[in-house]
Amino acid sequence: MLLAPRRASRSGGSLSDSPEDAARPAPPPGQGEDNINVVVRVRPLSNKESKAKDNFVVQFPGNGQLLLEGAPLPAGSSSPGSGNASKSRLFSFNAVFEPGATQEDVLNYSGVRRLISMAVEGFSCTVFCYGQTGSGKTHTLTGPPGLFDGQVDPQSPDHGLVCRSFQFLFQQLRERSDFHFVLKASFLEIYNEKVIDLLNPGSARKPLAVRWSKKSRGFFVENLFTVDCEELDDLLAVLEEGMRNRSVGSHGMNDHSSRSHTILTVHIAAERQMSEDGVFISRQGKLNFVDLAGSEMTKKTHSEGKTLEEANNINKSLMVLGYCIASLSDPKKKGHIPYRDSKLTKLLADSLAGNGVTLMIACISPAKSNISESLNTLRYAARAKKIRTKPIIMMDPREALILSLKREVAALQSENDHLRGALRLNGEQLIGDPGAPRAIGSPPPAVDLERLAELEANELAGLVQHYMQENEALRRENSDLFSTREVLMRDQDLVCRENERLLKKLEDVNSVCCRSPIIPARPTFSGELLNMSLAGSDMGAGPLGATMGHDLMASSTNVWVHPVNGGSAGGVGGSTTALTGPKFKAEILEGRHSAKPPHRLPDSIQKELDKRRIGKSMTNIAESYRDRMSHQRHNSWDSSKQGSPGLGDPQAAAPAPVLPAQPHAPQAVHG
Ligand SMILES: Nc1ncnc2c1ncn2[C@@H]1O[C@H](COP(=O)(O)OP(=O)(O)OP(=O)(O)O)[C@@H](O)[C@H]1O
Repeated sequence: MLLAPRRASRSGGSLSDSPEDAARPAPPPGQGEDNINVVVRVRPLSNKESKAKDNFVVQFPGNGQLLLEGAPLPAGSSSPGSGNASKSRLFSFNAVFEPGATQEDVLNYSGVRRLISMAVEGFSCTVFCYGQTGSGKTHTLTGPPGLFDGQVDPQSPDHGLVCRSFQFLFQQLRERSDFHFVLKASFLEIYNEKVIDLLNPGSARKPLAVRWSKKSRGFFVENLFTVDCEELDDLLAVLEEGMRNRSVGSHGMNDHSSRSHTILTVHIAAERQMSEDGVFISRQGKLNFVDLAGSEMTKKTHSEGKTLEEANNINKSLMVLGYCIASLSDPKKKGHIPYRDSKLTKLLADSLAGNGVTLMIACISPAKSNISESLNTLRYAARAKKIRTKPIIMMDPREALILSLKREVAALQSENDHLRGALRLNGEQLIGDPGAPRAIGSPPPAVDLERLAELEANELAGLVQHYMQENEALRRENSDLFSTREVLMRDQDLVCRENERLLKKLEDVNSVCCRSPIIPARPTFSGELLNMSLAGSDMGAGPLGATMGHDLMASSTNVWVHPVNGGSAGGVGGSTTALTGPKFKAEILEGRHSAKPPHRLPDSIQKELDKRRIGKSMTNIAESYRDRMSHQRHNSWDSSKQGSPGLGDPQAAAPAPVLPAQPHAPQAVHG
């Protein structure tokens, strides 16, 4: 049975475990630290190694582990007489790529896709390949030798991580249509400690200066050529041009050996309008691809002359890089990091320990003949894995503030939602929706006090905030109610004054009646009777009226007769027409009624009548007046109500409802 070759094993590190994970969102800026991610790629045995029947000394236990068999022990650690002491060494990384891994596997499982996503978000991201000469660094990053000679096929399966990353980058940019992106690219090499612009080398290959920027607090290459890249082809053209111009040489271990370190940088400026009022947010992401020249054992490479000089410079700068990595990875060594000792470390400083996100791809040969170099590379890689960086998004401080405030608002909103959900018990809403306008008169939101103890501190804080908001709303309601009450009190005052005026008038009329010798005492009715008798003719016309009239007159307690002049109603059982009609008037004039002695009611009834006369008539007059005022006020509040009864309207004289005890709804007040 044929088993599919295992090509990559991954640990549960911070790198992606699947292509989908690679595109997961970047962490928020300024939050937490990130270790340098380290993966190892083991190339196949070269033709030369196979011919020499070199042993394959690497094993792949899986889960991101790599076992180096027969690794030599450090000098002095072997016991005397034990010969060439060696032991197997186990290393653990974020991912390990076996010789069968394809270029696409490296893109999918190294975590580079996540890095690209983060660069789009505004982070400074770096991928660098490290390893001895001939271990496959250039192959991993750009592809095999000769790929960029002549016509380049972008779809070639030989393309390395850079070309594939460019394609993935444009895929990401297309998906982020909410941003406007501007891409620029530069490509440089550090050859013999000189920085050369690979896009604009010139015939003299004049070196460029590396300077410190106070603004960005980092090193930069002065006058480095940057190319605007609107399309994928533009980026590929940059890659091709740089690859053609880089320094390549030949030595005993690699016919196409890179004689310099190269750094290809894609600057990703993203701009987005955050709100209608023209607030723009821009971010400056960066993606660096660093192909380090390989460390060389000059004895093995047989370097001499120019190649030897190159090898010395390469080894020297790699040694400084090694010191920096060792210092950064050791938490006890918090002192000086020798970045300034080489151009390479100056330009990689930010990627190694600054605010960037870094992926190191350590490349090794599986051959026993290279075991010492492989061990060195793996030790370097293991050390680098301990380095922690603090990734932050590069943006204008004001823009960063706006963004962080917006994030805060979004977080508070989601916290509010969560809180509302948490306070729902058995489907019953315990607190009101703070966003919804509170109806006046609705009961205050109830909170289960027992559940308060179970709430988290942030939930409690949210609850307090909620009640502060509600307090504010209640205060507003309160002030509305107070102003409504003031209006009502003013109205009541007016009504009372009018009442007093009318009562005084009534008393005046009464006293005139009492004094007049020619006007007989006019019976005064209670308010109820007065109203009924005013409508008496109508009531009497119908069966109901007749009945009521009869009943009323049958009850003499409803009639007050002036005690001085006496009543001429004809006693109990007299008709209403006899009391109020023209016939009654004529009888008076004729002296028939006045001649009769006044009918005296029993004292108790008389007292009751007196009370009712004073109390009831006053109340009814006041009420009917209040009613009119109420109509007037109502009309002035709600002018939209057409046809409401005015003062001249017959209905206005009908018994009016007492002024409402409840305050008027504020809508009417504000309306
Ligand atoms: N994974 C691989 N699969 C197939 N061939 C590989 C692989 N890795 C490297 N090679 C081949 O091995 C040779 C040396 O690789 P490469 O030039 O990439 O090494 P290098 O580490 O960049 O060396 P140097 O430091 O000298 O530049 C090349 O011919 C390359 O195609």
